[in-house]
Amino acid sequence: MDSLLDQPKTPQLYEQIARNVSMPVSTRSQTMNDSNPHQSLKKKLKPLTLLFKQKNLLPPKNPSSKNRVVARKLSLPETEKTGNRVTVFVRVRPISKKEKEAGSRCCVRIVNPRDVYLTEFVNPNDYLRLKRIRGRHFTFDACFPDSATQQEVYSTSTSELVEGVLQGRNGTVFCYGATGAGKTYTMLGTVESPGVMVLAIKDLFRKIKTRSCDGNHAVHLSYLEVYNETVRDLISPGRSLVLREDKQGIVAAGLTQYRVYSTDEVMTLLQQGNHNRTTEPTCANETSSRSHAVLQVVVEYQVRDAAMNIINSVGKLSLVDLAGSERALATDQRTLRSLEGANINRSLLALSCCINALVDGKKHIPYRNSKLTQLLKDSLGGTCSTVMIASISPSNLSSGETQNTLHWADRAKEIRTKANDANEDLFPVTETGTDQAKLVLELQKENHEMRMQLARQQQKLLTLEAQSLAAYSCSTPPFVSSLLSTPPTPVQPNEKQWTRPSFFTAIYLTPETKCNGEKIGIIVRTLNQNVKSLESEIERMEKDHSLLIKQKDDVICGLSQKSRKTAATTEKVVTRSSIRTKSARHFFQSPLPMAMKRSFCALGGRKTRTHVMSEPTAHSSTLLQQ
Ligand SMILES: Nc1ncnc2c1ncn2[C@@H]1O[C@H](COP(=O)(O)OP(=O)(O)OP(=O)(O)O)[C@@H](O)[C@H]1O
Repeated sequence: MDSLLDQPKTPQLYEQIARNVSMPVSTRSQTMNDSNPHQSLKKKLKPLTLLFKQKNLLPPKNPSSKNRVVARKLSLPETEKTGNRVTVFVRVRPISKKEKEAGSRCCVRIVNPRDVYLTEFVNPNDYLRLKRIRGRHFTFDACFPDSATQQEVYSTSTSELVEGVLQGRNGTVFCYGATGAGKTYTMLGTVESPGVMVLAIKDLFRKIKTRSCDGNHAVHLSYLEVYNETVRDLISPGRSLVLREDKQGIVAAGLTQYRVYSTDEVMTLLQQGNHNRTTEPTCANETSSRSHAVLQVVVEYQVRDAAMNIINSVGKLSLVDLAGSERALATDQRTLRSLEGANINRSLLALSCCINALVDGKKHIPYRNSKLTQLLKDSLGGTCSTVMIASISPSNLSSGETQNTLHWADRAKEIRTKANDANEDLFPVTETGTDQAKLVLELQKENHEMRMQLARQQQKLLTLEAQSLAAYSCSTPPFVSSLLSTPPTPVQPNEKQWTRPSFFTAIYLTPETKCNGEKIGIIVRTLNQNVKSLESEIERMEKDHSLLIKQKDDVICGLSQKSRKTAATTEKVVTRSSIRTKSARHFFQSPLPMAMKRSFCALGGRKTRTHVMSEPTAHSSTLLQQ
């Protein structure tokens, strides 16, 4: 073997060494039966260890970093990164004082950042198998030794998920393991070394703060527990809650959602919730969690894309601290604890059934078998990125539970959730505050132009009135005659012609119409009426204008409150065309004379009013024929 190692390293050589070492290739457990298992195993592992050393995969052997695997970002293959496989991590807790006192030995060995070996020591009284040792090897996305810090665990397992939540995706972290294996320590931690829940929320708020410069975000939090198959609100405890399924997935009806603004606020609520959580001392754990706890954080925020559309994105992070699977003997028998234990085991069994069904690709997944699986439905089979942290004890006294945990963790690795696309709603609102300000300015300008136009028309009317008075005393003046006798521009059939009508084309006179003072007086009166109507219309438009300014203020206010509904309503309300159409419709439906409406069209000159222009000028003709 040594000679093999002296040779230059080629892929063939690696293969040969691997064959010699008989390293299990599958992650399934491998039993090694050997007459002298320790020696044999050592001998087989020696060349591999040397190779690891050469490739810098093993940590340096110094006392401070003994048995320590540096938690680092996993360099998973690209396909694994992009896929939605449930990522599984294993964490070994330090051996406890109680276990040491009971003379337990360490049966878990983490040889590299991804592989864990479980040694099953044979009972010294089992003479038949005394010389046999059983070893099992599992590969996970990362394995954390007892020396791994909370921060290392968080950044390797969960930080990426938090990033996804901020991009509008759903993410779940759940911790699985036997009672006393370190689940609550990993998820919640202590005041001195906070766990994944606390670190995730801190990270979430830190990231939101740097990204959401205009405060367009909302964070809601809820915290519930499943105890003896009943769901309870941990922050506002009361009656048990009913699980319902709606479009957003499984929701606990009546669960309080708290809007939180800072990490401190979250910490207070978490503490309050943990205070209400059911924990009892058992033989296995002094502070054993007797319930499954689910902390859910919903992050909603609005951002603008390149086209200035509002994107409303909602991400949900679920952090689950499961109650520990346990043997009745490990806790207490025939007490309330054993009833709790039975329920815990029942829900964990339901969880393992779901995992099995998902891995086997079955059509029916029995989520409804327990409240826990109902709650985890989205995380296991929905659109969610899911992380499982399996907590294990290093003690050989718990090797059965450890093996069980590793087995289920290994199974969970094969679960694939659905594509976890961002939950985004797009609001194509192009009018920002500045856009609306521009619109107001534009309308003001238009208003001013219309006023000027009106003044000019009034001036013309005055001139006309003066001329009509003059005409009353003498015969038809050539100027008025020529003006009044101008026929309308003939429009060919099928010819779509849009001519901007002048104010006077609304009342035109045929050459046959005899111009006399009386008729001109009628025309002048009609025109005066028209001017009055126009003035009142302009007044109304001014009111519209001030209403628009008010609405603009409302919109800006609404946007700052980030209400989706307000934004949508605002969009409708402030859309320029709707206001114009509304005011135009109102105007054209009013009982004003048609001539006046035509005059108004002449001022506005909008194509939307073409149909009015094409109507016969019956009213004015009748007037003139009188
Ligand atoms: N990584 C660790 N480092 C130091 N102490 C740990 C670690 N993991 C667990 N412990 C300690 O082990 C004990 C049991 O841990 P914990 O309560 O988290 O177990 P658990 O799996 O949540 O148990 P249960 O399911 O009964 O609630 C605690 O005293 C805890 O402080």
